[in-house]
Amino acid sequence: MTPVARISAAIEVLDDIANRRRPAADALKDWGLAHRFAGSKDRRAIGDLVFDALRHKSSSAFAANGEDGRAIMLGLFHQHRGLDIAAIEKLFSGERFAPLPLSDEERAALAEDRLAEAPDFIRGDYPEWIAPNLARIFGAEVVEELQALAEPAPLDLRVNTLKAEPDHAAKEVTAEVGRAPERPALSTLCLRLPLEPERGEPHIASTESFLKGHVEIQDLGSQLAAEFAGARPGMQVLDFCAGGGGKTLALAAAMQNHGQIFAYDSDRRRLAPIHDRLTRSGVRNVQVRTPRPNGDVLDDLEGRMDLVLIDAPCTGTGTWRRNPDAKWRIRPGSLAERNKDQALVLDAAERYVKKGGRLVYITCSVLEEENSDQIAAFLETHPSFGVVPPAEVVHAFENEAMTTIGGAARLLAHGLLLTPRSSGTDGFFVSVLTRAG
Ligand SMILES: C[S@@+](CC[C@H](N)C(=O)[O-])C[C@H]1O[C@@H](n2cnc3c(N)ncnc32)[C@H](O)[C@@H]1O
Repeated sequence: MTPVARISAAIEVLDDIANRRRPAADALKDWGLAHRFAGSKDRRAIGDLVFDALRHKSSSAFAANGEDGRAIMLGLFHQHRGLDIAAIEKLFSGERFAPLPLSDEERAALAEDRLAEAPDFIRGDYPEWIAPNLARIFGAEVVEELQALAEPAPLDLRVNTLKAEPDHAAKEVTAEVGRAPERPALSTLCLRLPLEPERGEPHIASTESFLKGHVEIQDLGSQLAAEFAGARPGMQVLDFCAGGGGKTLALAAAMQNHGQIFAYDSDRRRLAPIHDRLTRSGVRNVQVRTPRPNGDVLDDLEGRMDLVLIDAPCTGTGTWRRNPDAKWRIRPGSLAERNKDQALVLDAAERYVKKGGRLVYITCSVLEEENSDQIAAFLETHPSFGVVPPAEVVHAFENEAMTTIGGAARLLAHGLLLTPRSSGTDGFFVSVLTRAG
């Protein structure tokens, strides 16, 4: 397919997503099935255009003074890819498979720089209904924060210290993917591969370093959240929302395989991948507790845990960089649902914390309703728990890379918040509580 034919296809897919209110991945898949002549490179290029358009959907549409896929694509090229009108006219020529030429109105809208006057939710590319929630946490910086959350994310790897040493893993990855990973200042364990759109994402999952368990794919924010939990060798730890085990693996590495982790999730299907991941990573101190219809599989752990980690179900607003479709699909109802889940999970997990033990609550959301509000409500009904001040959580790490995070995170009353703009990570909230001894 020619580049202009790919643009026409992306417009078609964007209209399908809007008209049928369907996930981008489904619309792209159907487009591929209906256009079997398109090769894998074409499909990837069309997917990149569609996801880029979704990142910047409202600002692009506003810039072109329209709402449909065509307007979004015009605005995207002009506002976010720096093409002037003459360059856009070459792409939108109306010739074979190219989108139709620009109308006078479209040309005038693009020339006008309408965005300067646009409301925050347009300039920051987020749904209007969620604006009050985002303004609550970010205040006057909401547009900058959300613009950072609209940029593509790098691919982060965590060096698995059970099997590899960071410098060695970095060399191995360099040889395998043909470029040297960056080493973000906030962690000695993170290897970062910035996005190179022309080359596409490297297939880490098929490299030797991944298959041998030397590295795991995990956003730096998620790595740091697990580190802030403060798991140490010899501890008894319950990972209460273990899912596929991303945090479990990081906890096991921090514990150097000493002590015991119990990995639980109320959804047994979500736990399924954990077994292979534990084996690949050389983790030997995890017992997976799969839920059973009759009987509580965690009964014996009550009041015994040094650390209970709650990686809570949430709206995932902090991961909008990786999943721009999600920001347009989130509804007020889903926030309310997740809030209920979060209160429930906190309530169900606290009984396993021993006296003097830690309860660590994590979300990959930036919304106060899912973060500080949940902790404040929990503390009201659970007076034996208290918040460890976030500055103290950060300074508990003697490692210099970790202490600098104090300047790269928002230290709130009930926890700390990482964001793409402040720390170069996905958005994560971490609250550390202790139970009185
Ligand atoms: C953010 S995900 C966990 C991701 C995982 N910890 C990781 O790092 O890969 C949240 C998990 O909470 C689980 N969950 C939801 N409600 C729960 C409950 N009441 N008890 C235990 N787990 C629950 C979900 O099934 C989901 O797997």
